Amino acid sequence: MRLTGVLFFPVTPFAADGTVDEKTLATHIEQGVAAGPGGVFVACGTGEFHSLEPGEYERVVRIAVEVTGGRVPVYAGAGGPVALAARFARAAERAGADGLLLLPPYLVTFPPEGLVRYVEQVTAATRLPLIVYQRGNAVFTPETAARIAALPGVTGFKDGTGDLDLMQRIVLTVRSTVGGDFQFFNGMPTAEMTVPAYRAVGVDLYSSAVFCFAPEVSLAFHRAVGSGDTATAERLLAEFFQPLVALRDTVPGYAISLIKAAVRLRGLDVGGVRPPLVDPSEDHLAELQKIIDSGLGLV
Ligand SMILES: O=C([O-])C(=O)C[C@H](O)[C@@H](O)C(=O)[O-]
Repeated sequence: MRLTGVLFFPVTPFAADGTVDEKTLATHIEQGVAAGPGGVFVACGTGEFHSLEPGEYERVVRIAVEVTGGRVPVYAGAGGPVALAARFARAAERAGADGLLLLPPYLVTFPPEGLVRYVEQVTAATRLPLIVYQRGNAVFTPETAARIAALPGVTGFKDGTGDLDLMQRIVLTVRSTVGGDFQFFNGMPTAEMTVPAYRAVGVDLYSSAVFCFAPEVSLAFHRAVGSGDTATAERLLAEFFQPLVALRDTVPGYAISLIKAAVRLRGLDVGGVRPPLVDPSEDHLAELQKIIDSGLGLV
Protein backbone atom coordinates (compact mmCIF):
# COMPACT_ATOMS: atom_id res chain seq x y z
CA MET A 1 0.00 0.00 0.00
CA ARG A 2 1.74 3.17 -1.23
CA LEU A 3 1.14 6.35 0.74
CA THR A 4 0.64 9.69 -1.00
CA GLY A 5 -0.41 13.23 -0.06
CA VAL A 6 -0.20 15.00 3.28
CA LEU A 7 0.08 12.62 6.22
CA PHE A 8 -2.13 13.63 9.17
CA PHE A 9 -0.72 13.06 12.69
CA PRO A 10 -3.69 13.66 15.02
CA VAL A 11 -3.27 14.77 18.63
CA THR A 12 -4.73 12.62 21.42
CA PRO A 13 -7.33 14.67 23.32
CA PHE A 14 -7.40 14.40 27.12
CA ALA A 15 -10.38 15.30 29.32
CA ALA A 16 -10.08 17.46 32.46
CA ASP A 17 -9.62 14.32 34.60
CA GLY A 18 -6.66 13.28 32.41
CA THR A 19 -8.34 10.36 30.65
CA VAL A 20 -8.45 10.03 26.86
CA ASP A 21 -11.38 12.07 25.51
CA GLU A 22 -12.66 9.55 22.97
CA LYS A 23 -15.53 11.65 21.65
CA THR A 24 -13.27 14.60 20.89
CA LEU A 25 -10.71 12.25 19.34
CA ALA A 26 -13.41 10.99 16.96
CA THR A 27 -14.36 14.57 16.05
CA HIS A 28 -10.71 15.58 15.52
CA ILE A 29 -10.08 12.61 13.25
CA GLU A 30 -13.32 13.10 11.32
CA GLN A 31 -12.51 16.77 10.71
CA GLY A 32 -8.99 15.86 9.62
CA VAL A 33 -10.00 13.05 7.27
CA ALA A 34 -12.72 15.24 5.75
CA ALA A 35 -10.02 17.80 4.88
CA GLY A 36 -8.28 15.25 2.62
CA PRO A 37 -5.02 13.81 3.95
CA GLY A 38 -3.30 10.81 2.35
CA GLY A 39 -3.19 8.85 5.62
CA VAL A 40 -3.84 9.03 9.35
CA PHE A 41 -0.95 8.31 11.75
CA VAL A 42 -2.58 7.95 15.15
CA ALA A 43 -0.83 7.65 18.54
CA CYS A 44 2.53 8.67 17.10
CA GLY A 45 4.80 11.50 18.33
CA THR A 46 2.20 14.25 17.97
CA GLY A 47 -0.43 11.89 19.43
CA GLU A 48 1.68 11.53 22.62
CA PHE A 49 2.32 7.83 22.14
CA HIS A 50 4.93 8.05 24.93
CA SER A 51 2.16 8.86 27.45
CA LEU A 52 -0.39 6.14 26.59
CA GLU A 53 -0.84 2.79 28.32
CA PRO A 54 -1.68 -0.23 26.12
CA GLY A 55 -5.43 -0.20 26.89
CA GLU A 56 -5.79 3.49 26.01
CA TYR A 57 -3.65 2.97 22.95
CA GLU A 58 -5.83 0.20 21.56
CA ARG A 59 -8.99 2.31 22.05
CA VAL A 60 -7.35 5.30 20.34
CA VAL A 61 -6.32 3.20 17.34
CA ARG A 62 -9.74 1.55 17.14
CA ILE A 63 -11.49 4.94 17.14
CA ALA A 64 -9.18 6.19 14.39
CA VAL A 65 -9.91 3.10 12.29
CA GLU A 66 -13.68 3.31 12.84
CA VAL A 67 -13.93 7.04 12.11
CA THR A 68 -11.65 6.87 9.06
CA GLY A 69 -13.78 4.02 7.72
CA GLY A 70 -11.28 2.98 5.03
CA ARG A 71 -11.19 6.40 3.32
CA VAL A 72 -7.40 6.48 3.79
CA PRO A 73 -4.94 4.10 5.49
CA VAL A 74 -4.54 4.31 9.27
CA TYR A 75 -1.08 3.76 10.76
CA ALA A 76 -0.45 3.54 14.51
CA GLY A 77 2.67 4.33 16.50
CA ALA A 78 4.50 1.54 18.33
CA GLY A 79 7.74 1.56 20.23
CA GLY A 80 9.41 1.62 23.63
CA PRO A 81 10.65 -1.60 25.30
CA VAL A 82 10.87 -4.32 22.66
CA ALA A 83 8.35 -6.61 24.40
CA LEU A 84 5.93 -3.72 24.77
CA ALA A 85 6.51 -2.59 21.17
CA ALA A 86 5.45 -6.07 20.04
CA ARG A 87 2.39 -5.83 22.30
CA PHE A 88 1.44 -2.43 20.86
CA ALA A 89 1.88 -3.86 17.36
CA ARG A 90 -0.52 -6.71 18.10
CA ALA A 91 -3.00 -4.29 19.70
CA ALA A 92 -2.93 -2.08 16.58
CA GLU A 93 -3.53 -5.16 14.44
CA ARG A 94 -6.55 -6.15 16.58
CA ALA A 95 -7.86 -2.59 16.33
CA GLY A 96 -7.79 -2.80 12.53
CA ALA A 97 -4.85 -0.53 11.71
CA ASP A 98 -3.30 -0.79 8.24
CA GLY A 99 0.29 -0.34 9.39
CA LEU A 100 2.70 0.80 12.09
CA LEU A 101 5.19 3.60 12.61
CA LEU A 102 7.96 2.16 14.76
CA LEU A 103 9.23 4.84 17.15
CA PRO A 104 12.62 4.65 18.90
CA PRO A 105 13.16 2.67 22.13
CA TYR A 106 13.57 4.94 25.18
CA LEU A 107 16.44 5.58 27.58
CA VAL A 108 19.08 3.18 26.30
CA THR A 109 21.87 3.77 23.84
CA PHE A 110 22.86 1.03 21.40
CA PRO A 111 24.68 0.38 18.12
CA PRO A 112 22.83 0.16 14.76
CA GLU A 113 23.18 -3.64 14.91
CA GLY A 114 20.98 -3.69 18.04
CA LEU A 115 18.44 -1.56 16.25
CA VAL A 116 18.26 -4.11 13.43
CA ARG A 117 17.36 -6.80 16.00
CA TYR A 118 14.79 -4.50 17.60
CA VAL A 119 13.07 -3.99 14.23
CA GLU A 120 13.32 -7.73 13.43
CA GLN A 121 11.59 -8.67 16.68
CA VAL A 122 8.76 -6.16 16.31
CA THR A 123 8.10 -7.01 12.67
CA ALA A 124 8.08 -10.73 13.57
CA ALA A 125 5.28 -10.03 16.07
CA THR A 126 2.82 -8.61 13.54
CA ARG A 127 1.45 -8.98 10.03
CA LEU A 128 1.20 -5.19 9.69
CA PRO A 129 3.62 -3.30 7.46
CA LEU A 130 6.12 -1.21 9.38
CA ILE A 131 7.61 2.21 8.71
CA VAL A 132 10.78 2.61 10.77
CA TYR A 133 11.41 6.02 12.36
CA GLN A 134 15.06 7.08 12.59
CA ARG A 135 15.17 9.71 15.31
CA GLY A 136 16.83 10.52 18.65
CA ASN A 137 18.82 7.48 19.77
CA ALA A 138 17.64 5.35 16.82
CA VAL A 139 20.16 6.06 14.07
CA PHE A 140 21.01 3.63 11.26
CA THR A 141 23.98 3.32 8.96
CA PRO A 142 23.22 2.98 5.22
CA GLU A 143 24.10 -0.70 5.51
CA THR A 144 21.82 -1.45 8.51
CA ALA A 145 19.01 0.64 6.94
CA ALA A 146 19.28 -1.56 3.82
CA ARG A 147 19.11 -4.67 6.00
CA ILE A 148 15.89 -3.65 7.72
CA ALA A 149 14.44 -2.41 4.41
CA ALA A 150 14.92 -5.93 3.06
CA LEU A 151 12.81 -7.45 5.86
CA PRO A 152 9.45 -8.57 4.43
CA GLY A 153 7.39 -6.49 6.94
CA VAL A 154 9.27 -3.22 6.52
CA THR A 155 7.83 -0.93 3.84
CA GLY A 156 9.18 2.49 4.71
CA PHE A 157 11.88 4.54 6.43
CA LYS A 158 11.25 7.89 8.05
CA ASP A 159 13.91 10.34 9.17
CA GLY A 160 13.67 12.83 12.00
CA THR A 161 17.39 13.44 12.55
CA GLY A 162 17.79 16.12 9.89
CA ASP A 163 21.14 14.63 8.86
CA LEU A 164 20.74 14.98 5.09
CA ASP A 165 24.17 13.62 4.27
CA LEU A 166 23.28 10.38 6.09
CA MET A 167 19.79 10.36 4.59
CA GLN A 168 21.13 10.76 1.05
CA ARG A 169 23.41 7.75 1.60
CA ILE A 170 20.56 5.73 3.13
CA VAL A 171 18.25 6.53 0.20
CA LEU A 172 20.87 5.54 -2.37
CA THR A 173 21.86 2.34 -0.54
CA VAL A 174 18.30 1.21 0.21
CA ARG A 175 17.12 1.98 -3.34
CA SER A 176 19.94 -0.02 -4.84
CA THR A 177 19.13 -2.93 -2.50
CA VAL A 178 15.34 -3.15 -2.40
CA GLY A 179 14.32 -0.69 -5.17
CA GLY A 180 10.67 -0.39 -6.17
CA ASP A 181 7.92 0.31 -3.71
CA PHE A 182 9.93 1.15 -0.62
CA GLN A 183 8.96 4.61 0.70
CA PHE A 184 10.93 7.35 2.46
CA PHE A 185 9.47 10.04 4.72
CA ASN A 186 10.64 13.32 6.15
CA GLY A 187 9.60 13.16 9.82
CA MET A 188 11.30 16.27 11.17
CA PRO A 189 9.38 18.28 13.75
CA THR A 190 7.28 20.78 11.74
CA ALA A 191 8.41 18.86 8.68
CA GLU A 192 7.29 21.45 6.11
CA MET A 193 10.29 23.61 7.06
CA THR A 194 12.67 21.00 5.63
CA VAL A 195 10.53 19.73 2.73
CA PRO A 196 12.58 21.44 -0.02
CA ALA A 197 15.82 20.06 1.46
CA TYR A 198 14.47 16.51 1.80
CA ARG A 199 13.05 16.57 -1.71
CA ALA A 200 16.54 17.33 -2.94
CA VAL A 201 17.79 13.99 -1.53
CA GLY A 202 14.85 12.04 -2.99
CA VAL A 203 12.40 12.16 -0.04
CA ASP A 204 9.05 13.67 -1.10
CA LEU A 205 6.66 12.35 1.54
CA TYR A 206 6.38 14.04 4.93
CA SER A 207 4.31 14.09 8.08
CA SER A 208 2.36 17.22 8.91
CA ALA A 209 1.50 18.07 12.50
CA VAL A 210 0.28 21.48 11.25
CA PHE A 211 -2.45 19.62 9.35
CA CYS A 212 -4.08 19.01 12.80
CA PHE A 213 -5.05 22.66 13.21
CA ALA A 214 -4.56 24.34 9.82
CA PRO A 215 -5.24 21.78 7.09
CA GLU A 216 -5.87 24.69 4.71
CA VAL A 217 -2.29 25.90 5.17
CA SER A 218 -0.79 22.40 5.19
CA LEU A 219 -2.58 21.47 1.95
CA ALA A 220 -1.75 24.80 0.27
CA PHE A 221 1.92 24.20 1.02
CA HIS A 222 1.72 20.62 -0.26
CA ARG A 223 0.05 21.80 -3.50
CA ALA A 224 2.61 24.57 -3.98
CA VAL A 225 5.54 22.20 -3.53
CA GLY A 226 4.00 19.52 -5.74
CA SER A 227 3.20 21.93 -8.58
CA GLY A 228 6.56 23.69 -8.47
CA ASP A 229 5.01 26.95 -7.22
CA THR A 230 8.16 27.94 -5.34
CA ALA A 231 6.98 31.50 -4.67
CA THR A 232 3.91 30.31 -2.72
CA ALA A 233 5.85 27.60 -0.90
CA GLU A 234 8.53 30.10 0.16
CA ARG A 235 5.97 32.68 1.24
CA LEU A 236 4.22 30.10 3.46
CA LEU A 237 7.58 29.01 4.86
CA ALA A 238 8.71 32.57 5.57
CA GLU A 239 5.44 33.99 6.91
CA PHE A 240 3.87 31.00 8.68
CA PHE A 241 6.17 28.03 9.24
CA GLN A 242 9.27 30.00 10.19
CA PRO A 243 7.56 32.01 13.00
CA LEU A 244 5.91 28.79 14.19
CA VAL A 245 9.27 27.02 14.33
CA ALA A 246 10.82 30.00 16.18
CA LEU A 247 8.08 29.77 18.82
CA ARG A 248 8.38 25.99 18.91
CA ASP A 249 12.08 26.24 19.67
CA THR A 250 11.58 28.39 22.80
CA VAL A 251 10.52 25.42 24.98
CA PRO A 252 11.42 21.71 24.63
CA GLY A 253 8.33 19.68 23.74
CA TYR A 254 6.50 22.58 22.10
CA ALA A 255 6.61 20.64 18.80
CA ILE A 256 3.67 18.76 20.33
CA SER A 257 2.16 21.16 22.92
CA LEU A 258 1.83 24.03 20.44
CA ILE A 259 0.01 21.79 17.98
CA LYS A 260 -2.46 20.73 20.65
CA ALA A 261 -2.94 24.33 21.79
CA ALA A 262 -3.50 25.40 18.18
CA VAL A 263 -6.25 22.78 17.76
CA ARG A 264 -7.90 24.31 20.86
CA LEU A 265 -7.49 27.83 19.48
CA ARG A 266 -9.25 26.70 16.32
CA GLY A 267 -12.25 25.63 18.39
CA LEU A 268 -11.89 21.97 19.35
CA ASP A 269 -11.15 21.42 23.05
CA VAL A 270 -8.59 18.63 22.94
CA GLY A 271 -7.32 19.46 26.47
CA GLY A 272 -3.70 19.85 27.49
CA VAL A 273 -0.64 17.63 27.18
CA ARG A 274 0.38 14.93 29.64
CA PRO A 275 3.62 15.28 31.61
CA PRO A 276 6.52 15.54 31.03
CA LEU A 277 5.31 17.88 28.25
CA VAL A 278 4.07 21.31 29.34
CA ASP A 279 1.31 23.46 27.87
CA PRO A 280 2.20 26.84 26.33
CA SER A 281 2.13 29.98 28.50
CA GLU A 282 -0.49 32.71 27.96
CA ASP A 283 2.07 34.87 26.13
CA HIS A 284 2.97 32.02 23.83
CA LEU A 285 -0.70 31.28 23.17
CA ALA A 286 -1.22 34.90 22.11
CA GLU A 287 1.77 34.62 19.78
CA LEU A 288 0.48 31.32 18.42
CA GLN A 289 -2.91 32.90 17.68
CA LYS A 290 -1.18 35.60 15.61
CA ILE A 291 0.77 32.97 13.67
CA ILE A 292 -2.42 30.99 12.95
CA ASP A 293 -4.22 34.15 11.79
CA SER A 294 -1.37 35.10 9.51
CA GLY A 295 -1.19 31.57 8.04
CA LEU A 296 -4.91 31.49 7.34
CA GLY A 297 -4.62 34.92 5.76
CA LEU A 298 -2.15 33.54 3.25
CA VAL A 299 -4.38 30.82 1.79
O1 LIG B 1 5.24 10.98 15.05
C1 LIG B 1 5.02 12.16 14.75
O2 LIG B 1 4.14 12.84 15.30
C2 LIG B 1 5.85 12.72 13.68
O3 LIG B 1 6.30 12.01 12.87
C3 LIG B 1 6.26 14.11 13.66
C4 LIG B 1 5.41 15.19 13.12
O4 LIG B 1 4.30 14.89 12.40
C5 LIG B 1 6.31 16.14 12.39
O5 LIG B 1 6.59 15.70 11.14
C6 LIG B 1 5.76 17.51 12.45
O6 LIG B 1 5.86 18.08 13.57
O7 LIG B 1 5.28 18.03 11.44
